[in-house]
Amino acid sequence: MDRPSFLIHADEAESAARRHGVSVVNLLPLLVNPAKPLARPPISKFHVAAVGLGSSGRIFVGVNVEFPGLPLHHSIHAEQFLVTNLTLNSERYLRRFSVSAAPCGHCRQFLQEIRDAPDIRILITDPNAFRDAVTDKNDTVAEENDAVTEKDNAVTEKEVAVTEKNDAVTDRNDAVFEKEDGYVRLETILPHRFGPNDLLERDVPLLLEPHDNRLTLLGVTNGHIDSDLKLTALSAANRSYAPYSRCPSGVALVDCEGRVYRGWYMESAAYNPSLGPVQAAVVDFVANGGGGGFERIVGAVLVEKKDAVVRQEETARMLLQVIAPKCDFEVFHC
Ligand SMILES: O=c1ccn([C@H]2C[C@H](O)[C@@H](CO)O2)c(=O)[nH]1
Ligand SMILES: [Zn+2]
Repeated sequence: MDRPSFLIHADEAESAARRHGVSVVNLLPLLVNPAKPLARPPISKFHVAAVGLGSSGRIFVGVNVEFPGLPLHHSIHAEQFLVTNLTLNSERYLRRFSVSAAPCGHCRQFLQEIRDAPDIRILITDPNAFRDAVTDKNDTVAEENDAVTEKDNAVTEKEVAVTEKNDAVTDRNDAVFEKEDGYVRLETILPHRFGPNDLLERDVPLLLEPHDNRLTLLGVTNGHIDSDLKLTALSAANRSYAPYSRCPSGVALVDCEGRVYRGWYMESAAYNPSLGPVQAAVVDFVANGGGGGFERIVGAVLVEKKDAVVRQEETARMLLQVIAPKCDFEVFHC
């Protein structure tokens, strides 16, 4: 299988699936390993790829990105990259995805911002992902077996009972993981969720739903024409998902060839898994740039609210200073 690009259109997805004699749903896990080299993990050397199917039939790829010189919590997880890739392409819903390693707690939490998150189907291609859970259960069964054997080896009726119990446990394993084409529901791997419903009214648009924050730049009413970068950052801020702090923000980047990238801040109900606007713009750079390192980023604009209670300016400046030391950074308020 060729290395996939970060976005596969619906008709291409259909024809690739046909070529491989599988459905599009079963194509996703086949794309995971070929996508892993797209990851940028210079610290861990651990490549993660997530390949998701949106409601439009398009396939999206996400990979992990690490930043040497910065604390680890600035890293972008493959699942967050995937969701960011969906938002950049105005995809309305993530139906399912296949991922190389078990999604961490942060990612399971971040995914809660998508409407009907418990129904998102996930397939983990790592063959060891469910080993612990199944091994634990098998151990319990083995212990039960031993106990029965010790008690009464001769009583056939009890052996039959144990066999029945084993069957019951096997059924229970399948039920617990609700396996369907190898996919499990997100709810299965994150029960008792904390999410948007705990903090927001039900009618608030969630992460993949359209947003217009109706922000305008302050102090630019004198008719002078704004730079493209500033306007790109403003329109990014207008798509930002910040229902918890109400402090949306957006970033635009430009590389040494004049290509422009954008990304916007996305919040999590649990706060910490939120993804900053520079990270989101870096996703655009990795997914849609011409390749090459972050030092190719030569200009950046952040747009955020003046006197916002959650401000990105200092973190964005610090991040850019480390990953792209030659980058000019400007902040505009709205
Ligand atoms: O859910 C997860 C867990 C880890 N990683 C990445 C983060 C880091 O780059 C590397 C090691 O944790 O794997 C992901 O992308 N997704
Ligand atoms: Zn994660």
